[in-house]
Amino acid sequence: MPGNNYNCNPSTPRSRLERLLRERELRRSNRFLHPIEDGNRQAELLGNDNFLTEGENFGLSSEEDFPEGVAAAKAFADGCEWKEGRTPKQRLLVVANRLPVSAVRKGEDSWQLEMSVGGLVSALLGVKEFDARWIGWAGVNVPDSVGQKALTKALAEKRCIPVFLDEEIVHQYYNGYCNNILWPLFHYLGLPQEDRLATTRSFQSQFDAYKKANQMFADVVHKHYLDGDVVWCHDYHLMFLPKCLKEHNNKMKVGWFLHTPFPSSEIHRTLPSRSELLRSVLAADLVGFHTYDYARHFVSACTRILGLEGTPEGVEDQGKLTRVAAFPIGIDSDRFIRALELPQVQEHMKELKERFAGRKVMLGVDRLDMIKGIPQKILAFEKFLEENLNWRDKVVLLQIAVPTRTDVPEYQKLTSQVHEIVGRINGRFGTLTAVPIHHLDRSLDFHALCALYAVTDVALVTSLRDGMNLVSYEFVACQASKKGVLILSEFAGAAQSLGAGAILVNPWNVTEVAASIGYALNMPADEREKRHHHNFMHVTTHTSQEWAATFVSELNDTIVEAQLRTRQVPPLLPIQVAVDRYLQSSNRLLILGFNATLTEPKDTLGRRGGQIREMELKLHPDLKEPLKKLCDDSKTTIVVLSGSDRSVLDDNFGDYNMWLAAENGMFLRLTMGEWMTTMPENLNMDWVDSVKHVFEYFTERTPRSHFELRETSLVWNYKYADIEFGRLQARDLLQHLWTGPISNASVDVVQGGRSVEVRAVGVTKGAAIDRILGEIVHNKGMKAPIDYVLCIGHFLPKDEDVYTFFEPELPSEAPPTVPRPTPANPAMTYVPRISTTKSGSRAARLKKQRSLSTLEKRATVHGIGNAWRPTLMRDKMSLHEGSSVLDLKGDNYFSCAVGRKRSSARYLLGSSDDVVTLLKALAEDS
Ligand SMILES: O=P(O)(O)OC[C@H]1O[C@H](O[C@H]2O[C@H](CO)[C@@H](O)[C@H](O)[C@H]2O)[C@H](O)[C@@H](O)[C@@H]1O
Ligand SMILES: O=c1ccn([C@@H]2O[C@H](COP(=O)(O)OP(=O)(O)O)[C@@H](O)[C@H]2O)c(=O)[nH]1
Repeated sequence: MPGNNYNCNPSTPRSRLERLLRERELRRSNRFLHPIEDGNRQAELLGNDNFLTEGENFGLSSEEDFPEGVAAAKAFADGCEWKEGRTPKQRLLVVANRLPVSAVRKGEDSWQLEMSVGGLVSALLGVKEFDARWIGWAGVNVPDSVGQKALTKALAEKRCIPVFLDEEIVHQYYNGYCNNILWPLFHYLGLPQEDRLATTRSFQSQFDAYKKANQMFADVVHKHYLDGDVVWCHDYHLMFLPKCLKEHNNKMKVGWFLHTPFPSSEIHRTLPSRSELLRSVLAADLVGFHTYDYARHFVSACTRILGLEGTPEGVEDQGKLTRVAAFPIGIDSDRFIRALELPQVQEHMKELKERFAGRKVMLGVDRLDMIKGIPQKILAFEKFLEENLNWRDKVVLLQIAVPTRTDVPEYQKLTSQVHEIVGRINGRFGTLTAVPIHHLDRSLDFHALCALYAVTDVALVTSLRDGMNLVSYEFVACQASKKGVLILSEFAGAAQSLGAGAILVNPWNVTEVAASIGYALNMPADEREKRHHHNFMHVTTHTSQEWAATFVSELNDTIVEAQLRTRQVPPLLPIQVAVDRYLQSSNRLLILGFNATLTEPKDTLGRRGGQIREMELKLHPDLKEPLKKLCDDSKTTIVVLSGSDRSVLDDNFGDYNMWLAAENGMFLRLTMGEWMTTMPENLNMDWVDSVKHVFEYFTERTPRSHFELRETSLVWNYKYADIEFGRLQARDLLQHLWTGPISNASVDVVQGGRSVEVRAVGVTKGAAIDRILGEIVHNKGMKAPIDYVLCIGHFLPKDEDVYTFFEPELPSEAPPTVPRPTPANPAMTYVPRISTTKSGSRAARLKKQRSLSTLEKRATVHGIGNAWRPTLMRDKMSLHEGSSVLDLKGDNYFSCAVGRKRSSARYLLGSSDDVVTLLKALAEDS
């Protein structure tokens, strides 16, 4: 793939892990050989930002230059930016709601840029290994084109590209859907409830604005995207973006990372647009979260709400895998450690030490957000002062509360609430000269913040929920000499990485937090050192650079992996070729599965169809006519081969002139005749009763599961049960079976996606087809060999032997030439999957061996009850002895798996709707 840094090296190691390890080694040695020059740092924006350094290779110094930059990059053709003596830099488009700078208008065409505050910005500023551009909103409404042009130019110098959102969109999308709906919900604060009706009414318009805004971000990405770029979408503001991007260009490498928690699926399922959002995110190639818990919740939501398959690697939908993993963010720790040496920071520290001499300093740094638990923190501090008189004039709490999302009413309320509490406590415990709480309603610059972190004795992070919380990391990075204590909420993502060194607290438990404050202030030096050391090691090794590099590297690898998987996937059935060959043949055999092949797709039934309608298998209404026509064609023989029992097939197909093969082919009847059995005579079914008891036991204990008792098998199905519980129960059930009822029985256990089936050994569709074929040939008194076979089904892997049954009839020549696939006609894909060289000719020899006499010897077909009749096939055959029953001319065999991605069939079809298209075409053209 052009422009893929990862693919620039032709020798791709075999396994995913090997590839990722090699990538990691390369990154490390590269960093060792080419550390970021100090010179670069001089050019940092606002004194601390390398990410925003002016573009080196593309001369990105103004908006006008940008198109030429794009052209120059295109000339590289592969999208990798090379620097002499260095490995190529991956081009990266970072797309986040907020740009790292916010714009303030100073005149008609002049702008001032200020650093944005927030963890996302802080972390991404530390990312230096990429040739990156940042696409986002500058936090300001710019209605006029003069202003837009000037701002675009100013931002281009910082490698930023603006998305212009008007006031109404910002109101509905940012203040409304993002910060009033998704933000509280993802932090377990629920959906807004104050005015339920108003909320419900405005919900739809806010969601529409959300989608519209995401599309606007996508449009800007499309404008600046070059082949091979990695597009990295960030956060809950842009959950719709992966879908918009992929719909425009399916080849785009798209990653999505969530900076907030992803809540339990039980919380997510309350969101009216829950499914749409999940599906949009799943369009990405890689989805990342801060912690394994958030990733697990996301996968759970996809399985429980969307009914998709969750695997250890991610979420699978029709064979398409979206990789899901945890990538805990970090900070640029060096930047903080180095800053402490700067004279201005030293100066700040000196001032602070003097100002608070004789008192221990406690620190809180948060955006003024309800998730940060600021009122709870202050109340805990009050309790501590209440209970510890001796500390009252010896400790001070400095609380930096950065105003945020000030247009959202909830945030306005919080501001007054915090002011009220702080005022009350200072009134209660303050003196004429000192107050216990210093509360600041504004942000600090980087140097002031570093100084504050360095002089602090105890940092207090009491988030009620927090994606990660970088303040805790920054505090640790600045504590090399003081070795202060971190009190950290167990509900912050950071608790999973800094939990060993911090004092973990439940922020809702004011008593516990107050006690922890006492413990921290009195902690002996050696314990403080040990705790600090642990956290310092973590913070300095798990940096934001490492975080971004790992994510991008995994994203690149996900693409490689997807390409490898695609190669193993059979091509789509070339319908026209299958129809043409059908028309050219004179003795055709059509073997059709029933469930999910000839039934209506589940989606069509919709939610209202429900379990009851789905469980009752019904022939797809659109198939009735074509099927009738095909059955009445004397050159065509149709067999419906199903796992269902006889009554189900009787009900659905009794009126057609065809063969019915029930219970995986163990029972057979021509619709004009009676049921007979093809079961091997010595089939042992003694195990049935004991297995039945186990199945009954688990059915009773697994709501919405059911089991079917057939004559040759038992199936326990948990398709409609809670998927995770169903899986656990299935594991338990299997254990019971293996150690008990079937430990010595000759049975096969067949595990489906959401079912467990126990069958007598040898019961498979492939084993049955041999006997069925014998009976058909005999019954029809066939004179000419079968010269066309179409075998279609949504079969379990165990039953896929029916596809391979016909495979000895391999083509001895090259497969037919079929038009190459085009975007307009992807269904015309034809990839020869069968070798036509040596094995082909061997197969051709084998073909001779599948003669009638072989079939006759195998076939033992007997009727049921009174109709039992042993058949001596040899006597009844009308074909010449030894001549072949099958003469598929190499290419007249079409095996096709429906609704599966991996199969031993030659081809695939998406769903039973495609089967309708195919059978209609066969019926109409014949
Ligand atoms: O852009 P704003 O609406 O002003 O909000 C600022 C940011 O807040 C959130 O930050 C999160 O990201 C941090 C880094 O991953 C993480 O440590 C923290 O726990 C999160 O709350 C938000 O997710 C960002 O999008 C905002 O930019
Ligand atoms: O006055 C301030 C207060 C905070 N921050 C930064 O804001 C970020 C807050 O990130 P965190 O992950 O803790 O929470 P978020 O605000 O993203 O939810 C940190 O990098 C702080 O350094 C800042 O630059 N100036």
